[in-house]
Amino acid sequence: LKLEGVELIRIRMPLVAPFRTSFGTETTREILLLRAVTNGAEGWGECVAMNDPLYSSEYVDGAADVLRRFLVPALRTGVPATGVAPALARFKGHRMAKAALETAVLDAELRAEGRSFGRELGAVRERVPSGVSVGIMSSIDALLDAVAGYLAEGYLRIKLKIEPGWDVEPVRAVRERFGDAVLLQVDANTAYTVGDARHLAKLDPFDLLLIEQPLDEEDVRGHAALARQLRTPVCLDESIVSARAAADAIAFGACAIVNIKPGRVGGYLEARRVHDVCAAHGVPVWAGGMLETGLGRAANVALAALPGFTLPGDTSASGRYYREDITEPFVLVDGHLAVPSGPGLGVAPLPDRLAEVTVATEWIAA
Ligand SMILES: O=C(O)CCC(=O)N[C@@H](C(=O)O)c1ccccc1
Repeated sequence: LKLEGVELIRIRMPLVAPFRTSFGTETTREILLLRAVTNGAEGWGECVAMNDPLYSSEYVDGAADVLRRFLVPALRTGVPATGVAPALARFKGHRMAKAALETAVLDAELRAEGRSFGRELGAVRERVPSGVSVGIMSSIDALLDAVAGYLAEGYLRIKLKIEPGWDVEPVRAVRERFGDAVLLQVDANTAYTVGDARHLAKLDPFDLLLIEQPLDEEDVRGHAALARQLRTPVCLDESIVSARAAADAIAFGACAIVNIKPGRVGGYLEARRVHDVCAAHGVPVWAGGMLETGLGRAANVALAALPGFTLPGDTSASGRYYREDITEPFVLVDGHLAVPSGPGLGVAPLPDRLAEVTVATEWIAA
């Protein structure tokens, strides 16, 4: 396929409710979409970088700049989707920007060939169990109301954002109110230090599935030390930036479970390699989320259908974050989302809806 160019589409999507994590509160998501135009078909990619470099070093304006000046021009010669990462390797970092570009080229290729993302990645299921991520709330009562609502919607796993001062109490309250059968895990987004080990061990009696990324993303040794002091399995998110990083973290005993986010590791092809490395070591994985629209959500659901994804992921319904998605919405059915079966991502933006939320577009000729 010959890449003619990429359209950068900046959209603004208000969240149905503020989403608070240990690194900040989001009320509106500014998202960079990529529409790759090739001689065969067009393909879509969604960059998961946030507005501000708070989750990782990437941010929306930076992603747009590196795509405009370096990444899209690097594909001028025309490469297959499997050739995108090698063609971009000389540029350091910017994994989320690279992931969006590779996804758009892969989507175009698959649509032209009439093959689905799930089939390309090696999906073995037609629907995936959905968990939900619950932000830090203003009170325990507000938290319990939110969790009650999600359980009523059918979510099969609850993930609570935690931070110092909001950890043991919320977990205890959810266990007391909803019982021990609810699949429950916590996500600290790097908010603790290895000196907090004794405090975090207070979570052990609550039979959590895992504690996600308690320490700094670069503190592999600290996570290994912490894992030896906790009964709750340690799961890594921010630390796992590639298949190699996954192999190293597992070898050092820094994690027993891995959250796979394609944007964080540079794309869905690298995400499959992370899956394969974890599967080779018997390490369960689950699909993380970055508040994606239906475009990124479609790709994540396809990835979550691979055999090693044995834990419910943050693959929530569209309505968890957006009143109205830019694609046909993903809707929970018996706690599951259906894996799209159409060519490529299997979904595409609804033109009128996309126009409503678009704040800027820019054409970059390859
Ligand atoms: O369900 C989702 O899409 C979001 C899941 C979630 O909690 N994402 C968190 C995370 O740290 O994993 C996040 C939110 C916003 C920005 C970055 C990360």
